[in-house]
Amino acid sequence: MSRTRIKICGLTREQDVEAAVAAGVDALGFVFYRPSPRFVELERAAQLSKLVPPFVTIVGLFVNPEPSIVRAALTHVPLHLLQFHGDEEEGFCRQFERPYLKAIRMRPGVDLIHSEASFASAQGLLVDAFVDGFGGGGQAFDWSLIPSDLTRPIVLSGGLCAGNVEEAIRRVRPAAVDVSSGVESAKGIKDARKIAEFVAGVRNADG
Ligand SMILES: O=C(O)c1ccccc1NCC(=O)[C@H](O)[C@H](O)COP(=O)(O)O
Repeated sequence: MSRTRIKICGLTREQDVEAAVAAGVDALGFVFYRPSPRFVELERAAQLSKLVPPFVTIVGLFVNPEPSIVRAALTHVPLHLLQFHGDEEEGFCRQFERPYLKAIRMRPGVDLIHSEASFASAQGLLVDAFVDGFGGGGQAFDWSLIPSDLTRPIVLSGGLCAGNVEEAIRRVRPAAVDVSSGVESAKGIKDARKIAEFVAGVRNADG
């Protein structure tokens, strides 16, 4: 079994990017959704990206964006991966001809097998709790809603923290985990100790 990849989302500060990189995470997410408390301007994301070494993936997160917003982000920030966290359809996500994750907000009745088929062009599905404000709510969802026979990579998110990530990985066996609130001291302010503890939890689960 390959190791579980780790993405930290919602970075806004240099010291947090440095702490995440030092802890050995695989991906860092910048939120380009203006209503979010973790929103960063493109120029800020470009500055922060300069601290990211090779082989760490830079992810740009959008919620129902105008295409011009995504294109501007691709021009100004060295994004490796797009993350669509709203109600975007497959044709919309695909138009940028870049690898992308589609977030699926989980609640009873959501059919992930159908989502897999609907987003065949996605690099993977990111499964998150259904919260007001689209994401970053620090709430977990019922992991038993995730079928065991999915064929595409799953990124598990929603309310993960050092205290539950081991159990989450053992139960869901995702390709990757994604966390924001669980490694913060306040919205948009990451905590280096919580990041290190979260990474240790993932490593423990991987054995
Ligand atoms: O972070 C936000 O404020 C946000 C706003 C709108 C859509 C998505 C957003 N964040 C996504 C994430 O940080 C994670 O992918 C995911 O929602 C998990 O967040 P959390 O439960 O806080 O760990």
